[in-house]
Amino acid sequence: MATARQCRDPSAPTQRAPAPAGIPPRTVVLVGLMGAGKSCVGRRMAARLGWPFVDADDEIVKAAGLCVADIFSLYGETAFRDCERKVMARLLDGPPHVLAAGGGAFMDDRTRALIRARATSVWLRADLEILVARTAGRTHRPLLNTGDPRETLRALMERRYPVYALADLTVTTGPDSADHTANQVLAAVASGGPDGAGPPTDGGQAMDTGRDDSQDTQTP
Ligand SMILES: Nc1ncnc2c1ncn2[C@@H]1O[C@H](COP(=O)(O)OP(=O)(O)O)[C@@H](O)[C@H]1O
Ligand SMILES: O=C(O)C1=C[C@@H](OP(=O)(O)O)[C@@H](O)[C@H](O)C1
Ligand SMILES: [Mg+2]
Repeated sequence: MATARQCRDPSAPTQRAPAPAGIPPRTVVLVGLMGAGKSCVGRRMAARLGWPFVDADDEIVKAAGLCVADIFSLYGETAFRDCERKVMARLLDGPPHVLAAGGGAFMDDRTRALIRARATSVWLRADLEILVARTAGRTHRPLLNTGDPRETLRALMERRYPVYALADLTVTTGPDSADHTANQVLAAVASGGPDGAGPPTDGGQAMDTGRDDSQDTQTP
């Protein structure tokens, strides 16, 4: 049976310091584009918290008995999103864990509503160069297997970033290590945002962005 591609970074998490105090016992869902590091960073966060780590794509693959690319090619993206929604609903019903969503999950209105109701969502934001570099040479993401991956990612950024910005928290990931990003996300979750005001209920708070947050267009 086909299995999902695992995070290929061979290095185990190196930050063994205790996780910051104040992490609420609530599932943390990482959202963001392909290559942002949701799977790798999520695994490291879970290790630090001593919580389970779940990769939604892996669960979809288990449920379907097919790899993601085969689900897309045999049944289409709509069928994949339906499966993804059901799998996310099941996972979000479970005890607190770190959950790496697939890049499109938060774009689905019903999946996004579930995430916002049952978890703390964190957008791992990355620029185009980082995303291109981290997805290059990989074939398990069907959306990047046709056309120019850079152009596909650029178009997805335009369409998706205004929606990802609805996550409770935003952490920008650059050339730093995955361990560093994991620490940043944990600190953001512990403080509830840059001012420690607790996760917002309407829109998100940016953490460590250093960039222009304004996105005024939203394409479904
Ligand atoms: N600082 C970093 N943070 C996260 N991932 C990184 C980092 N540096 C390199 N990577 C690599 O980027 C690739 C994509 O990461 P992945 O977690 O699969 O992204 P996503 O799940 O968001 O699509 C992986 O091969 C990972 O090892
Ligand atoms: O952005 C997307 O629509 C997708 C992202 C992938 O997950 P990653 O973001 O973990 O690569 C995977 O769910 C599928 O290929 C579709
Ligand atoms: Mg992933």
